[in-house]
Amino acid sequence: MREQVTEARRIVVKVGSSSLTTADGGLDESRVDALVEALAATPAEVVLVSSGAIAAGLAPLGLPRRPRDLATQQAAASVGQGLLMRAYNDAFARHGRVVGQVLLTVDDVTRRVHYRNAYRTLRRLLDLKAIPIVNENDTVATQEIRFGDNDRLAALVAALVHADLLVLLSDVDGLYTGDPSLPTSEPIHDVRRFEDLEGIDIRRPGKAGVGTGGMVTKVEAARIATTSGIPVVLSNAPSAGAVLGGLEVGTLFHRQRKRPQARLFWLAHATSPRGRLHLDPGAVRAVVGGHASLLAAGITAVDGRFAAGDPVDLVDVGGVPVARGLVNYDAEELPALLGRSTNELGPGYGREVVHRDDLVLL
Ligand SMILES: Nc1ncnc2c1ncn2[C@@H]1O[C@H](COP(=O)(O)OP(=O)(O)O)[C@@H](O)[C@H]1O
Ligand SMILES: N[C@@H](CCC(=O)OP(=O)(O)O)C(=O)O
Repeated sequence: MREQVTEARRIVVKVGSSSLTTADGGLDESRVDALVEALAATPAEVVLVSSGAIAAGLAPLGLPRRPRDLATQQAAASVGQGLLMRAYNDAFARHGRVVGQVLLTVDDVTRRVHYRNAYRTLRRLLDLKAIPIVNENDTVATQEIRFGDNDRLAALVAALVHADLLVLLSDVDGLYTGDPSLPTSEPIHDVRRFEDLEGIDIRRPGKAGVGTGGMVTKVEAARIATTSGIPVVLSNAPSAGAVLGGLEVGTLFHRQRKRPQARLFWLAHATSPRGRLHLDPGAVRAVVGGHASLLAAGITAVDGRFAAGDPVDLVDVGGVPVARGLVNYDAEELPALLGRSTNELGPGYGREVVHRDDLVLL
């Protein structure tokens, strides 16, 4: 059993186009149903990042294969995204679950102001027990500002929502030492250090499939997530139930020790705080000495007007800033929570006020 999986409370699952569509370009509803069954069975909160809009739009538009030009890809995505959501909506409804569509651009997960909006919507959907279904906003993205692949988008979404695990589901049952169709290629069960992958062939497949990034973007996504402290499992879509059940299938990328320094540097130096949280001495010790997340129980007062995702200063009893962090609540929400333990607060308020990964000591 993998404790990285069985102990995860929030999981981002990314599924590729090739796992959802038929070879001739159409949505394969039986594969959607099988995936949804596995996702609905997990007790963790799930954010689904789903590709497949372009692929699902091909058959209805009479397009024989994935178009090369951006405008036709966008037209296909526009048709396919609705079909994809309909399929997910119907499949999750059979398990009594509600879904919400979240279309993101690169800016939404990298720029501060947008990042905050995306975070807030995703968080609220999860609080309301809905399943957010994320895709790139293909119809408005231009070549320059496009991710083009959902693997890295999924890794950034995992960091955005502080997921405990990222699961990448593809048409291959894990990472191999080379092209998986060659008999000489061997499966890799664990990746502890990315340096160990130096001799591995992760080039894009030559076949004209519906997927985009191949293994290159998956390994890159695994690097982004694991260096943000989030372990990653890569496996094939039919194994989703086994992966989420904690079975040792596919490839596990272990979390890396390195901290996301660039982001914290930005937080400490390039932001101005929108408010102040006054900490009691115990909370100062926990945050500064113990590198713990800040909980509502340790806050005595709040100043300023800020929204969830904004930078705030954490100050000690003398009003001296000891740390800066990104707050998880709006200013108006906090007064009712102060000094109360996580257990008392009940569902929807179990989150840290500032997560340890979003804190930098001053
Ligand atoms: N070293 C490797 N290990 C595993 N798969 C690889 C490797 N190198 C290339 N691939 C290819 O990457 C493909 C998955 O990428 P892609 O088609 O983009 O999937 P998806 O649509 O799920 O995002 C696999 O089908 C496999 O052929
Ligand atoms: N946003 C595109 C997906 C692009 C993409 O990353 O595809 P894939 O390599 O199959 O995960 C779509 O929905 O078609």
